[in-house]
Amino acid sequence: MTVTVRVPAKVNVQLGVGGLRADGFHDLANVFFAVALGDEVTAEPGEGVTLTCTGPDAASVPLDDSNLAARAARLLAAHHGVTPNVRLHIAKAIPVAGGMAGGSADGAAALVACDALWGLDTPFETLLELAAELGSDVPFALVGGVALGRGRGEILEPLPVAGTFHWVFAVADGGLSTPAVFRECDRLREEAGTGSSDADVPTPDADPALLAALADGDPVALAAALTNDLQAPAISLRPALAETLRAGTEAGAIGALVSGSGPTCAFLAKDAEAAAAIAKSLEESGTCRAAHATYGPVPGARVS
Ligand SMILES: C[C@@](CO)(OP(=O)(O)O)[C@H](O)COP(=O)(O)OP(=O)(O)OC[C@H]1O[C@@H](n2ccc(N)nc2=O)[C@H](O)[C@@H]1O
Ligand SMILES: Nc1ncnc2c1ncn2[C@@H]1O[C@H](COP(=O)(O)OP(=O)(O)O)[C@@H](O)[C@H]1O
Repeated sequence: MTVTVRVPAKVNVQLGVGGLRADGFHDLANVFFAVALGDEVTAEPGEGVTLTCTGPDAASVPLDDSNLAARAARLLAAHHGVTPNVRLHIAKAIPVAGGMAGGSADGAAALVACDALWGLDTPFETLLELAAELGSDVPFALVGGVALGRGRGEILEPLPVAGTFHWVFAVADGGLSTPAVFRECDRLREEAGTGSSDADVPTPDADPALLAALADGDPVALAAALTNDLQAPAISLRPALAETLRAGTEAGAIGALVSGSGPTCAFLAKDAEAAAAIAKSLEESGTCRAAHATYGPVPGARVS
């Protein structure tokens, strides 16, 4: 028996970052948006947990127990008191360390795949709790669509959305570390004199104009409302990202922002044809390693 699960990458159409909490996390107003660019995780009977990975970035994916797919398999087995026996394979299309939650996606996919392979029938609410133990972005990869993440991003509220939006993702050479980008955000706030703790920074909230744009299926209004508090820190660590953003805008994107903690840049296009043209221009611009046209929203991790 082989179980195959498809799982989406995400872009954060709003990423409001609050102050640094005592536990080392930041409270967020994190509007996640799932896109069709995604990974496929297969699970087959095996002995212990083994893992293989293919795809353009496969060489930078850890294949040991630190891989989120392997951690997910062990966590699910431990929750049910069963022995984790599974051969996992990741067909990886999501850029690694790119701010598109690829590792989180594989963790969510492995939860769903192992649950089916082992016939556990775990309630969705329990899968969400296990996902939150694995990482702040993992619950959203189960839910998909568009959702507001509060707390560290794990407390999810699905949001109404109409129609399909067309995106282009420009993949950079090399990744950025998520904790390093959050630290740079704190450092820039200290430098600006505003303070960086949760006593100094107001708790962020979702922007009503952004929520209306999503509900109306209006790409021009969504483009105008895109914001990411981690964009300035990501550019501070990787100044070349400003060139990539400019190249996409010059190629006709109606909106541009860094995806999550970066360094992938996300561009909103008015339609599928414009997205294909923007991807081609970005590849020719020499400001990124590759550019992919895609669309969303799409569902979360599902057996295919
Ligand atoms: C920034 C975001 C936006 O969706 O995504 P990426 O850009 O990484 O894809 C997420 O908040 C990333 O979530 P995820 O990658 O799951 O992070 P976790 O494993 O939970 O945490 C890794 C580290 O990031 C920092 N962190 C993460 C989440 C959060 N709300 N506040 C934080 O300060 C902490 O330093 C934490 O130790
Ligand atoms: N299945 C996985 N795929 C990719 N990276 C993984 C995976 N499991 C663990 N990692 C580790 O997580 C780090 C962050 O990767 P990723 O989730 O792709 O990026 P981001 O947090 O920027 O969205 C990687 O550098 C890698 O060391």
